[in-house]
Amino acid sequence: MKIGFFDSGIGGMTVLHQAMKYLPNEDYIFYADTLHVPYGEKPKHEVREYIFQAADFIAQQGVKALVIACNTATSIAVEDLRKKYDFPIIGIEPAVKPAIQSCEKKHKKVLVMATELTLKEEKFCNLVNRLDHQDVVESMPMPGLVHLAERFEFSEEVVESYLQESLAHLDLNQYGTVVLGCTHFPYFEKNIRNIFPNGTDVISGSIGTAKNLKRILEANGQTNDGTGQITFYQSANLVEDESLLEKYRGLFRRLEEPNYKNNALNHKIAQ
Ligand SMILES: N[C@@H](CCC(=O)O)C(=O)O
Repeated sequence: MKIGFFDSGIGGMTVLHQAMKYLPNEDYIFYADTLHVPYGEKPKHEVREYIFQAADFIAQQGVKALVIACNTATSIAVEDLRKKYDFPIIGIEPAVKPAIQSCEKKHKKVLVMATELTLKEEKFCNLVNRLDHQDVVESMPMPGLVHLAERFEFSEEVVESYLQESLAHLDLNQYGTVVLGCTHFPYFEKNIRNIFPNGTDVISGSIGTAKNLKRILEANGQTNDGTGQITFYQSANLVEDESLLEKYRGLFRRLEEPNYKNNALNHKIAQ
C-alpha cells in the first residue's frame, strides 16, 4: 500500500524528499491542493473543508498512512483527521523545541517563520507556552515565500529582496535559530542563510516528521512494500504533462542530496 502525502501546494515535497531518504522502498501519493493554495491567508473554517476533501480523496486511493506535510493543515485539523480515519496520520509542526535548546546555550532568540494561520492558531501558542520560553520565541509570517514557490520563482535576486524587505525592521543578529515552520520554506533555505549572519541555524520539522513516519510504519510491520514510485495528484484542473513532472524533478534538485533519480514520477489529476 502507498503512503499519502498532502499539502496545499508544492511545499509538502520538501517533507516527501526527507521521507524518501528514510523509506526508499515505498510507493507514495503526493496530493497538492493547488486549487486552494495558499491556505495560510484564508479563514480557518474554509481551509478545514479543503483539508477534509483532500483527505477523503487520498483515503479513497487506499493508503497505509497519511502525512499532513503542511504546518497550517496540521495545526487546524490533525486531531479531527485522526478521529475520522483509521490509518495513522502524521503531522508536522514548527521545530521550536530544538531551536530553544540550541539558542539557550548561545543566549540568542528563536525566529519562527510560518503562515499567518499557523502562527495565530492555538496549537502554536500552546506549543510555545508549554516550552515556557515565550520571551525568546518571536514569529514572522512570510506569505510571499509561499507565493514565490507556487510560481516556481526561485531567482536569488527576487527571493532575497523579498526577504530583506520583510525582515528589515528586525535586528537579525539577535537570532540563533530560524525555524522554517512552513513546508514551502526549505526551498529558500540557502537564501535565508545568505540574509542572516553566519552561524545562524536554519531548521525545519521535516526530518522529525520523516523519522516519525518510519517509526510508526515499522511498529505496524508495514514497511518495504514498494518500489519508490511517486504518483502526483493536483486539485487544480491542470493538464497532465511531462513538463510538470520536470518541474517537480527540479524541486527535488533544489533540496540537498537529491535521491529522486531512482524514482518513477507519475502525474495524475484529482477528480
Ligand atoms: N505548506 C504550508 C502552507 C502554505 C499555504 O498554503 O499558505 C505550511 O506548511 O504551512
